[in-house]
Amino acid sequence: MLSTDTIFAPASGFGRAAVAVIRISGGGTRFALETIAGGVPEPRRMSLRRLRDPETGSVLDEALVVFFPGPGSFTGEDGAELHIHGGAAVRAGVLRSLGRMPGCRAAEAGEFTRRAFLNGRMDLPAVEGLADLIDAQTEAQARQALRQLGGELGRQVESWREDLIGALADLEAALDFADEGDVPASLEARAGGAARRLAGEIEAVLRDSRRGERLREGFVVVLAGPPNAGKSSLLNALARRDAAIVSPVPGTTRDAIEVACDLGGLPVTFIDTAGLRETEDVVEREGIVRTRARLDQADAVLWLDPVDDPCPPPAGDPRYIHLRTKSDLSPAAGQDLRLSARTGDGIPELLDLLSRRAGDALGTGDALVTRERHRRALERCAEALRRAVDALAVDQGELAAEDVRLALRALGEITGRVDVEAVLDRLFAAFCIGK
Ligand SMILES: Nc1nc2c(ncn2[C@@H]2O[C@H](COP(=O)(O)OP(=O)(O)OP(=O)(O)O)[C@@H](O)[C@H]2O)c(=O)[nH]1
Ligand SMILES: [K+]
Ligand SMILES: [Mg+2]
Repeated sequence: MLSTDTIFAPASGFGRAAVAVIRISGGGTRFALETIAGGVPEPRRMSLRRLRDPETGSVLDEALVVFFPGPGSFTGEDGAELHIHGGAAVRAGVLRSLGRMPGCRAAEAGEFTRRAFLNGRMDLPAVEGLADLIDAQTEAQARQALRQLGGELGRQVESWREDLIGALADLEAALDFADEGDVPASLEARAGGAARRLAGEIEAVLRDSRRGERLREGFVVVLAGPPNAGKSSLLNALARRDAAIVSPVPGTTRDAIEVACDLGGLPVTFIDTAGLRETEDVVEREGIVRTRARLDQADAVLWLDPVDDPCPPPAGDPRYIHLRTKSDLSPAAGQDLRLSARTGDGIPELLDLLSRRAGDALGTGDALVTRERHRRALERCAEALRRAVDALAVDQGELAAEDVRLALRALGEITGRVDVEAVLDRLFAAFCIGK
């Protein structure tokens, strides 16, 4: 399963840059350094080296070279980084020279991290945390990813696993000594107590309103209302650029237009939509169908209607926030939230309100469960533990032991101890090359 090739890849993205980092990992790392950099530098220290094309001997670059001996390296194998000049020609020359070495090839997406996992350097939640960290667009997302990369979920799951292994040992001992009076009863009672306590702890963790998953996905705010309410104007004011066409013609917006923002460290996506009205225009009608689809996915809906032309929102949906637009047209202050895209009046208050709503929904990066995968496994674990408790209540020790085994298996899936091939392929395919 673990390829023995030595792999290399640019780790610093593509395009013109001052410095590019090329990463190498595998048993041939020392040979590669001897061949291209004239020797293996002192471990974990940057050394200035002249890189040469091994075939022609011509100088490729002056580079900073670092050698990371295994097994204490990121991948667990010997590895190296070449910090070269970031021009396309230099990079291509170094990559070409590495590619010509025997047993050396370009890495696949996520292959360095995959090796780290397979060599036991990271558990699966840490790998997922690393993927999330690379994708993180806001501070709270990065904080959550770092906690997971640091092993928060992995440690919790391991501690539950240890407790469960103890409970399983108790149950098995009780079955072995079934005819020795009080001993089995007290062992079963101890196992049952542990199963009940763990089920309770896991259920408490699951009662988090999916904050961790939602922080990864972002908070979705849909701008909706009648035509010409000023939805696109507000979107542009929030985005601070001309993201959507504004015009006095009702029915201007047809496609939903998305703008991703960072609201106080939280990822918020604003979606401008086609104004809602009865219309014979087929294109506008399709736009309205799309508006309705977006409304279904929204975490919050800004329902906009102008101060001088009211059109109230549908009642009874807590996601809706009613905003009166074009407040510059009529000075009378009512009870509604008012704003003007033209003067900026009311927009700071709106952003405050949305920050609070997003913060309540997404948390600030403190959730333990960050993926549906974790949630399903924990649900299965808690269900199996509840069944085990019920089985013990009617003296079915064998059944209880089987359910505890299932619960253990569910926990093992989270950390990557069991059944992970399918997860790995999906996860690493989403990584970038060089990670
Ligand atoms: N006075 C004033 N006019 C505004 C304000 N916001 C928008 N308008 C005007 O209202 C008209 C419609 O604005 P849009 O932003 O296109 O409205 P919309 O809701 O996106 O319209 P549709 O996409 O057609 O549904 C334009 O002429 C804007 O200049 C505002 O705050 N004050
Ligand atoms: K319009
Ligand atoms: Mg519009």
